[in-house]
Amino acid sequence: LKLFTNPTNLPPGPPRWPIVGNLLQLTHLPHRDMAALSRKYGPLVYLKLGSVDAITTDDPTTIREILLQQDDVFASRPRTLAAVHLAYGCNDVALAPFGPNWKRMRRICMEHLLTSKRLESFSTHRASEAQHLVRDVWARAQSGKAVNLREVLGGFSMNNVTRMLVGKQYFGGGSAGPSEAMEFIHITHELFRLLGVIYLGDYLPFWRWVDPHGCEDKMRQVEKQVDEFHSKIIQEHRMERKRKEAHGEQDDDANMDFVDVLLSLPGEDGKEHMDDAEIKALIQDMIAAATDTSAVTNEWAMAEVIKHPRVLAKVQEELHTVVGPDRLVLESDLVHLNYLRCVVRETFRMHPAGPFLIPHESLRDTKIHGYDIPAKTRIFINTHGLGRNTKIWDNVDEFRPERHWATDGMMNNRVEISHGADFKILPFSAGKRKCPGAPLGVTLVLMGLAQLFHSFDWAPPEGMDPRDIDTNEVYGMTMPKAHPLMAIARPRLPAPVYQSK
Ligand code: HEM
Repeated sequence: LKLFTNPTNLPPGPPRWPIVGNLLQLTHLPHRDMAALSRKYGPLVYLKLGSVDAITTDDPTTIREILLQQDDVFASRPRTLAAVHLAYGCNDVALAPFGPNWKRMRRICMEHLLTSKRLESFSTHRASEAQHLVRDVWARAQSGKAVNLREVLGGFSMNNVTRMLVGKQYFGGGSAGPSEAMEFIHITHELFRLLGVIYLGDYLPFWRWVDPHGCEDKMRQVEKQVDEFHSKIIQEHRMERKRKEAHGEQDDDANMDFVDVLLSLPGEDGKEHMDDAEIKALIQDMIAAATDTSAVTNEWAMAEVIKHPRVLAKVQEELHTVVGPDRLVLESDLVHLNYLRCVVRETFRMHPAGPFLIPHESLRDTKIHGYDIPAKTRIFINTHGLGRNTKIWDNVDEFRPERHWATDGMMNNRVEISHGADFKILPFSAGKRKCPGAPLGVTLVLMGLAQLFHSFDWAPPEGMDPRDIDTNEVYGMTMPKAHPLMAIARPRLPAPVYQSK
């Protein structure tokens, strides 16, 4: 439905140049640039990015309008070049435009992969990864040198996710081996880097012809590597299924990883199996969506807590009461750790996993607050800006978990880690495109943190004041700390607890 061919009442925004529009006003931290524009022009800002219409907001009411009231208008995604090359031609879930393909893939996720029953079936794996995490840090702590927490937390997330997806562990004892792990890490990092780039070819058609940095070539190269990696995994799973069939072994539902599950499902239009490309797109999405988000969040939370010894002491006091010194943390403890849950909410406020939601795109012309929003407008929901919006938060640069204690996030005596009714934080988004992996994401984050704060005391590297831990970020699809977090760990539980089975 086309209401306006020539919208006259666009939302306010900064003056723009011919051809490039507002592109040159964005720096290497576009979420901060856009937040500054929101402060200047109000809750809804219009930008022209090359040939693309865009809006940005950091305001709860406007966000609710976009994600809930007008969910059916704004539930699509732009077809960026990175999405085309790195998400199997946008035939995945996360980067797919709104339509029957996205609906089908999302349904497969919800009904077969991310169900509570399926997640429950991996709880033993998660417990063993949690134990592996503690032992890993314990071993590293023996030297008294600072531990690289980015490495440790990255391994924890990656192992949890790949065990569930492809049945393998990539780091530690019985892992798949260093060369396969390195290959996997390398392509995942490269993929993330490319997905995060604001690629000018998406905004200026002529740029694609020139491509001075060879960005599209690089995307094609990574696309090929990713595809080969997934082909190998699917091939291994098929061979294992054949072997089982030959021996008359049944598929045991409780032991199936995600690739097994997808190989067992029928395809579209009565086909016996899903296409390989569909399976690869889904697996790739899960790896990308699950690994970095939880690892980045854990690193930020550790950085803020170690920076604030007062908070660390309170977290440990709670762990002492709920868990006690004689055992490691169990998943069943996590609902009782309300102060730690506040720490995670506060981490999401200050350092959301991604500085923006994945860009949404409008399907047709519409209006917000009386302003014209043309079809195919790209929506930048500024979650980083939302958490630091001075109209809704006091002392925005202060890390203070207590501010979440009595919020509307409190339900059944449990601090909820989600947006709540007031939309003042938005860790997992809302509406049709909200994160389908939120329960798993929350578990991975809480488990990693609870385990590390319970088992160890933490301090910055020798000679550094906690207050000097830096909290600069870099922009990307996710928003990691600029420098890996290094900290000294001192075991605080009786020695046998670290060795117990
Ligand atoms: C702390 C961990 C996580 C955080 C903070 C997080 C956050 C998000 C956010 C903000 C979005 C974008 C929503 C939008 O554009 O409106 C998203 C999408 C998505 N997430 Fe997560 N996520 C996490 C973990 C996971 C996990 C563990 C999985 C699956 C195993 C997952 C699967 C997805 C998928 C498939 C989408 C795309 C949904 C769609 O476009 O329909 N996420 N997530």
